[in-house]
Amino acid sequence: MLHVVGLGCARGGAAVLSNVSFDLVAGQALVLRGPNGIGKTTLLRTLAGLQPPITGDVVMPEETAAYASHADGIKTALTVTENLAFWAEVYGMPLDLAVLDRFDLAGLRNRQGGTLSAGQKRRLGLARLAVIGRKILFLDEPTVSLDTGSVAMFARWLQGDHLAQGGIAVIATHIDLGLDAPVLDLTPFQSAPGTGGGTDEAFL
Ligand SMILES: Nc1ncnc2c1ncn2[C@@H]1O[C@H](COP(=O)(O)OP(=O)(O)OP(=O)(O)O)[C@@H](O)[C@H]1O
Repeated sequence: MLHVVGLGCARGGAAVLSNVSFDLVAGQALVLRGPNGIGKTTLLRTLAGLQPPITGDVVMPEETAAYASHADGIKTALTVTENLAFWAEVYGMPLDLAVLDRFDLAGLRNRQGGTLSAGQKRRLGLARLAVIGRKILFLDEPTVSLDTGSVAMFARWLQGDHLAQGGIAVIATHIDLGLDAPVLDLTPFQSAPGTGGGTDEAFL
C-alpha cells in the first residue's frame, strides 16, 4: 500500500537524504530514527507530498494519507468537540464521539482549544488523526509534550485501532513507543555534504 523507492529529498536547496526505499502493507508501521538534523521531518514531508522528491518515487493510493507535524492544528476559538467535528467534516467523515474517551478528552469536551495545556492540545491534535479516516499516517514526533500515560494511550490507539484496522504509519520519534514495528535508522542514507537539491521553498 505504501511503496517508497530510491527516494532522495532536500531541504534549503541541499540534498539531505538519498536512496531511501521501503515497503509497508496494511497494518504495518515503520519508526524513523536518526540524530537531530538527519532529515526525518524532510523525509516525512516528502512522503506526504508536501514537497517534491529530488529522486525516486512514493507510490500509494490517492487521498489516503495525512501528515501530522509538530503543530497541533487546533482552532483556538472552537471547543474540543467542535475541533473534532471540524476535522471530521473537512475529511467528509462522520464524527464518532467515542474518540473523546479514547484520547482522555471527555472532561474537556466543552473547553475552547486555546485554553488547553500543551499536552492536552497534543492529545486533541492526535485525536484528530482518529476522526479523519486516513489509512496512511506520517507522524512527526507525535508524543511531544505528552506525559507517560498519554504516550501509552496514543501507542494503544496506534497499535490497537489504527494498525489493527489495516492502517499504516511512518513515525519519527526519539522515544520508544513500544510498537511492534521495525526501526529505520536514516544515518546511512545521509547525502554527501554539498550535494545540490531540488526546490523546497515552501518549507523554508
Ligand atoms: N530553512 C532551512 N534552510 C536550510 N537548511 C535547513 C532549513 N531547515 C532545516 N534545514 C536543515 O535540513 C536538515 C534536515 O532537517 P530536518 O528537520 O528534516 O531533520 P530532523 O531529522 O527532523 O531533525 P530533528 O530530529 O532535530 O527534528 C538539517 O540539517 C537542518 O539543519
